[in-house]
Formats: sequence, C-alpha cells, structure tokens
Amino acid sequence: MSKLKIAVQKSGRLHDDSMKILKEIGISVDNGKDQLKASARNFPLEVFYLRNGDIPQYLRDGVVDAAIIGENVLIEKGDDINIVEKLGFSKCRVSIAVPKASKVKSLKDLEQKRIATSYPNTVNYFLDLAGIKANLHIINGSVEIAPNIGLADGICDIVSSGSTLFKNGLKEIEVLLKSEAVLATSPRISAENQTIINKIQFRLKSVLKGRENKYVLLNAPNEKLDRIVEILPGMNSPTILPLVQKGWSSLHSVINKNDFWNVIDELKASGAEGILVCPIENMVL
Ligand SMILES: Nc1ncnc2c1ncn2[C@@H]1O[C@H](COP(=O)(O)OP(=O)(O)OP(=O)(O)O)[C@@H](O)[C@H]1O
Ligand SMILES: O=P(O)(O)OC[C@H]1O[C@H](OP(=O)(O)OP(=O)(O)O)[C@H](O)[C@@H]1O
Ligand SMILES: [Mg+2]
Repeated sequence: MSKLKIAVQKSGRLHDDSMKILKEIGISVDNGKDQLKASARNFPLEVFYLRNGDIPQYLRDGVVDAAIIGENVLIEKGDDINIVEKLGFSKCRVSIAVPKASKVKSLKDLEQKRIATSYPNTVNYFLDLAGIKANLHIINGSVEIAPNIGLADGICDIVSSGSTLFKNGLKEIEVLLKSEAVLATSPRISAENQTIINKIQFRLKSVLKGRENKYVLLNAPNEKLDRIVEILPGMNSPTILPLVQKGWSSLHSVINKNDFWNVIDELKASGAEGILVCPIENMVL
C-alpha cells in the first residue's frame, strides 16, 4: 500500500503545532528532534523533517507529496504549489518597515531606496505592482538590524506581535500579505496519494471546526427556554432534556466560541443556571 510522504519543519516555529495537529487527527508519529524521517504507526504516512525554506522545492520535485508549511514561504518560493487547507496557527504578516524617524510612509516612497529582506520575490512582486524600483539586499536572518547598521533604508520581514520591530526602532508602514501554516500538496502527487490527502483534509476540517466551537450545557426553568433558545445562535435546534427537578430542563447546544462571550450575560439575565462550556475535539459535518 502506498504511503503519503509529508514534510514537516524539523525545528522552529511550525514544528510543535504541526506535530500537534497530526496527533489531533489521530495520526501517531515519533517526534523528529533527532531524526529526519518517521513512519506513522496507524496511518499510511511517512513524515520527513525538513527546513521550512527548502520545502517548496521538495514539493515541486515530488520528493514529498505534501507539507505543513508557512503560506508566506509558498508565496515567496512556490506559486505552483496547491494549498489544501489553512491550519490556523503560526499566523503572521509580511510587512515593510522603516526607522521610526523615516519620511517613508508607503510603498510609493521606496523609489531607489535600499530594502533588506529574506523575501525578494514577494517584495519585487509588490514593488512592481506599485511601479516602484528599489534596491534589494537579500539576507537570511536578523533582517530588522539592517537599517541600524546602515545596510538599508527599510526592511521587509515577518511581523507578528511587532516587538522585534519595536526593539529595533522600526515602524510598520505596509502589510504585503498575511500568512498562516497551511497543508500544501505537490503538483506531482499520485491519484492514490491524493486519496490519502483527502482523508487527512476531512479529519483536519473536523478538528478545525471543533476548535471554532464550544459545547454549551445549561439548566433553566421551562418558561424561560424559548427566550434562551432565541439568544443561543446554535448549529441546529438545541437539545432540551427534562431535569428531575419539576419545571426545569437542561439545554445543550453548539456555539461559536466568540459568540458565546457575547451572549453569556444575556443568558444569565434570562434565567440560565449551571452553565458549562466544553471544548469540542471533532465536529464532523
Ligand atoms: N514571529 C512569528 N510569529 C508567527 N509566525 C511566524 C513568526 N515567524 C515566523 N513565522 C511563521 O513560521 C514559519 C517558520 O518560521 P521559523 O523562523 O521557524 O523558520 P525559518 O527560519 O523561516 O525556516 P527554516 O525551517 O527554513 O529554518 C515562517 O515561515 C512563518 O510562516
Ligand atoms: O513581531 P514579532 O512577534 O517580534 O515576530 C517577528 C520576528 O519573528 C521572526 O523571527 P524568529 O524569532 O523566528 O527568528 P529567526 O530570524 O531566527 O527565524 C521574524 O523573522 C521576526 O524577526
Ligand atoms: Mg524565523
């Protein structure tokens, strides 16, 4: 039986969450700190632990069939690679930043300026769109230091909290793109391995949907139930079961985790008691 070869970052920001999501979809693999390859124990899958930046080439060549990778790296190096599913972790943006005192306010002001970056294709794409010509200095790390040492007038790099920019006296002037970890596939994937990816995608959707929602249980007097049902924007009609205590019922519903905090006060004011909110592991739709 064919095994799907999937690349996961060997170490770095994507590694732990990538292994965690594989585990959450029921695939057990040895963690790769000291090894480059591992087989799943209960699924036709082989994991290759690789550098994030090398993965687009491996996908293109068909050396691996699929990968968990930062979307920003695919935009930079893999525009022919298919994104199957966004995974909701390692969220960041790729932005242009300049020293706080700089007069550069937008892409337009970068004409003939020096920009340090590890993302030359991305920067060039956006500069071309804006009709701007600038000089790129390609460096592989510590990009934020470049303006301070006189190497560049601005930078293009990953921003998340913004603290690295802040510590280096830089301000973000333009967000070029937003990124998160994604499941991507090789253009050379076989039909047989595509069916394995389809299974993985189905499981991922169930886990990701579960993460977005909470299972809510509460008790309420029967005469208050209609109002409470109105407040709860449930997936389907909620389940209502009678309690031993006469005139009271227990109500169960699935609710978006963000919506829950918006309605909690109203639920209490409408007579809901003993409210329990539980995580959902999987939501199969
Ligand atoms: N500060 C951050 N916050 C959130 N996500 C980030 C951040 N920095 C990077 N990422 C995301 O995580 C990915 C991996 O980043 P990391 O710094 O671990 O590796 P790398 O140096 O890009 O890759 P390599 O594995 O090739 O050494 C990036 O491509 C990006 O998608
Ligand atoms: O906005 P922030 O939350 O400060 O995050 C942004 C920083 O995170 C990344 O570096 P990382 O820590 O991955 O170091 P690296 O350059 O060694 O990859 C990125 O290259 C930025 O420098
Ligand atoms: Mg990094």
